[in-house]
Amino acid sequence: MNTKEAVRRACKSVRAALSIEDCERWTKSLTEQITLNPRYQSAKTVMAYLAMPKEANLDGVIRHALICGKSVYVPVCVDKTTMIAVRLQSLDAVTRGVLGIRIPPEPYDIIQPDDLDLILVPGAGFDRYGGRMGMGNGYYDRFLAGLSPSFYIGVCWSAQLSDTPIPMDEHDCRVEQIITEQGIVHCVQ
Ligand SMILES: Nc1nc2c(c(=O)[nH]1)N(C=O)[C@@H](CNc1ccc(C(=O)N[C@@H](CCC(=O)O)C(=O)O)cc1)CN2
Ligand SMILES: Nc1ncnc2c1ncn2[C@@H]1O[C@H](COP(=O)(O)OP(=O)(O)OP(=O)(O)O)[C@@H](O)[C@H]1O
Repeated sequence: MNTKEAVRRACKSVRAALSIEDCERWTKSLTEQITLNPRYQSAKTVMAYLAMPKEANLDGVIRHALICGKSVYVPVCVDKTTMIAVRLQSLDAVTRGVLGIRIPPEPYDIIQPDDLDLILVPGAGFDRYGGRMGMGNGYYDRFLAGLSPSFYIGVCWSAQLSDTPIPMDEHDCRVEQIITEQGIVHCVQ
């Protein structure tokens, strides 16, 4: 196994070891941290994601955004490499995608990446230098390619933030900021 895959495994096991109770508690603080963030507040179109178990959960943020009248988009993987952003009208009207991740029902209302005001990017782990470890298909790296980093923010639990640099390839997108349940982290460039 190469280094990147070993680090990905380690990140995934850190997440798997988190308790459901902690994740539920942290979700409340994470929701507060994001909804109070000026970049979130000024965004009219927001791309979030529908969290997997124990992943930093954005359901509260999505509910808040929908109530505020923002347009909310979430990822849908259409093949092994391509991910699109699809409008989500309600958290109650979702179905399950191939990996068991919640997705909006069809027909899809799709937005292009550069029409989004803010993209909240999930990660199995992040480092303090903006390095991101994803789930391994390169979906977000392809989706974010060409966008200015000022349009996206990493999201994870503080337990998933590491001081040790995550191995990064040339195509891997770095984030400038990461939001955790403890607040915003301005990455060291
Ligand atoms: N909530 C959420 N949605 C997301 C992502 C994410 O990280 N979080 N993605 C971020 O890219 C995309 C989905 N990418 C994923 C890639 C692999 C696996 C996964 O669980 N793979 C299995 C093995 C594959 C399988 O079961 O067929 C594994 O790792 O064990 C999950 C999501 C789009 N949607
Ligand atoms: N912009 C890109 N163009 C072409 N191939 C890419 C691009 N980004 C990633 N890939 C390819 O996708 C595969 C997975 O990349 P990587 O390990 O960086 O995924 P990841 O960022 O962890 O996953 P994800 O973004 O899905 O959460 C690699 O084979 C990589 O070469």
